[in-house]
Amino acid sequence: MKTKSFEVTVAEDRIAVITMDVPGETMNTLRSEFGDEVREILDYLGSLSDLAGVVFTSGKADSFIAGADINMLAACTTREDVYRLSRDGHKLFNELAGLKVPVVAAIHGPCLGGGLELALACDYRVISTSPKTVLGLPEVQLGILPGGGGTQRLPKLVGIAKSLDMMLTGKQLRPKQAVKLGVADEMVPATVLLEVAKKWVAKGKRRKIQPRLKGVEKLLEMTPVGRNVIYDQALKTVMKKTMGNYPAPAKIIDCVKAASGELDQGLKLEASHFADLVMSAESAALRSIFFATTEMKKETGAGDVKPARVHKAMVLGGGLMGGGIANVTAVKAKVPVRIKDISHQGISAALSSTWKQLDKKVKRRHISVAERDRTMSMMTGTTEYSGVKDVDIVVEAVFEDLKLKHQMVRDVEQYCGENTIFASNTSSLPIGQIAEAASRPDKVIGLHYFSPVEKMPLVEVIAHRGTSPETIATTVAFAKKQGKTPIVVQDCAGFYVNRILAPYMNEAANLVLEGEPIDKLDKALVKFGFPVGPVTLLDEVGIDVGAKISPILEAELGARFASPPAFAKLLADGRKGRKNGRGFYQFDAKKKGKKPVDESVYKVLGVNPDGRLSDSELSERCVVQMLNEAVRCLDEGIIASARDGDIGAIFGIGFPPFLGGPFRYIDSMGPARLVDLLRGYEARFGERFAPCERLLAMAEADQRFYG
Ligand SMILES: C[C@H](O)CC(=O)SCCNC(=O)CCNC(=O)[C@H](O)C(C)(C)COP(=O)(O)OP(=O)(O)OC[C@H]1O[C@@H](n2cnc3c(N)ncnc32)[C@H](O)[C@@H]1OP(=O)(O)O
Repeated sequence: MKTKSFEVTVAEDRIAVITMDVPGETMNTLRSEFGDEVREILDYLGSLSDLAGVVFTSGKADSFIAGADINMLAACTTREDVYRLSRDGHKLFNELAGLKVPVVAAIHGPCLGGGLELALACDYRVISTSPKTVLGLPEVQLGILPGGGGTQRLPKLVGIAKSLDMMLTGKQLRPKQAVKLGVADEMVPATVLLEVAKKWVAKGKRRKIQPRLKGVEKLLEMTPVGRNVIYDQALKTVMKKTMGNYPAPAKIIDCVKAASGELDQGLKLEASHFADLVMSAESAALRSIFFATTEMKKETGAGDVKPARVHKAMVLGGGLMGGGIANVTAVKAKVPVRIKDISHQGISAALSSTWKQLDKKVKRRHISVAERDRTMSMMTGTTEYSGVKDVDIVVEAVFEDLKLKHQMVRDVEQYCGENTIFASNTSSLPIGQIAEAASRPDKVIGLHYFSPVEKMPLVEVIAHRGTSPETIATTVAFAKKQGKTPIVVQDCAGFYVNRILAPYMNEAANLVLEGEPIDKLDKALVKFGFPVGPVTLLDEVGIDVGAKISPILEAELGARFASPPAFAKLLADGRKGRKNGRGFYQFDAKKKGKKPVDESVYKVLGVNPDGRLSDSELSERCVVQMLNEAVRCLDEGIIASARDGDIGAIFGIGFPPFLGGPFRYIDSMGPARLVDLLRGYEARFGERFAPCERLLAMAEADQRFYG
């Protein structure tokens, strides 16, 4: 039989194979409208008296089911709608689980969220060994919880601790991990997946579901006291991590607690918490990030222009940034990369950092020795421009020195091909100025990475006036292959991310100079939702780096970027931050845990830390500066859209994701409220808080950035 999205075939072995293939969609997702179709299928299966078993699989080439349709969840307008949706899903999955014959899920490709919950309702799960196959419950990343029975069925299958780990992190398991954890029963090559799944039917209905627990885990999970220890610890950890800004983790723990009781009671609780979370502002913000990044995956950065393929790349400079860029080029993009540095030491440092990273993966059995060696063979070094005639893109990551960059532009034009792109990783020099040395300025572009390159998801792609659309499209595509989310920004001092960061950091410095304790200030911003506080960030980035960028921004953008007179004093005292072990905090490698503030810094700055401001006042003063500057960037066309501005701030700075980015945050508070706050501070502290024109106009017209 066949419905719109499913086909059921029953061969001689009397095993019904249900194939899901939602027409017109790249990936299968679960929608409420399939309820009738599944009902029809279940009735049909019930009518087959000699049925031996059921295998559930996907008709898509490389994916199983990517979860419930997130658009469908976003379209729900009432809590009751969401609750009903979840309960309808429970009913269907219960019926699947309750079939008298064995039901096996045959999984190849992503099996996430509701997709895994469906698979958990089956008796067995057979998965393909393909690297495309991943299993997980990523709902927490959308600010929700598994609402299709996952919070109840997973703990029964693999135990409490492992379930909490999966659901609280949203991590995706590779095939080996899934089998090891007991989420899947067997992994086999995709070519024999169906055949092996049918063999599992012969094992008969699964009688007893019991997690494979060992040692301490077993001791803890088998008693109510032990279980409470796990729940308390999990709650403590998530509260510390989320600062209470995300409601989903605590509700996940609550549901898992209920999993040791009667199934339907637990499912009802799950549906209730699921409904609350889907309707929450935090989830709406996190869903917007999913929609934005999905949209951005398809964009070229230059309209219909097709990117050229990058077969080989070169990185100039084997330092921390250059080494990181070479790493993601070989490891993620799988593009051969030549590292050019003035010294052999620079090259070997870059190579050995990737070697260490890959070797760790080998030891953890995440990759094979052959894979490590294959990747390493893609990275080569040189101190001369040798073997670079055929590179398609060069990324320079050398000192912020215009003369040096000009020399490199000329060298690349001399030694590389006619079409080689010159991408600069500068964070402060205008790309237009770098391009002045080029005879082919259309091939010059900015490609600004964030440190550490291997981890930070954002890159800014900066086109100067003469950059060609082909260069933009090729650079954007290259960055995506490196696993990055690129935003295309205009050529202006600080581009977007550093430009909105600077006034925020300056305000933090002002607060310290007013006598606010450094650790209190940092904690206030972490409580607000940033991953680290501004002073810690400055220690990490380097006080010397801040001191170098600051005057450039002030010269280009005006007096509001003037940094407080602290940098000179700090540098004169030999404080550069982590890089030389002297900054605002103590960097004693022997000390574990939290770094204490280096109290002597207050004396250097000439302040007495006796601050009286509340946490919310501290965070507000810094954040409103960032919001105001972000609006200016949109107004000046530095970013193309509020969406790019939100993604740039979240992925580049760690702006709190649950607020959806600066623009969504302004929308939620209303531009008029932000104007009031800025006006209040302007009256007390002067011009630097003056709200920008666009904000004033929006407040006047009561407009929002998003419809
Ligand atoms: C009741 C349940 O507990 C609740 C849930 O299940 S909530 C959903 C949980 N699932 C998720 O969060 C997974 C979300 N999806 C992803 O992470 C990624 O899409 C993926 C890892 C599956 C694949 O990534 P990738 O190969 O880069 O493909 P990607 O471009 O993202 O997606 C392909 C298409 O599938 C769509 N898609 C993927 N998952 C989707 C979902 N859960 N809902 C709606 N659309 C989805 C994308 O929008 C995109 O559509 P398009 O082709 O029209 O643009």
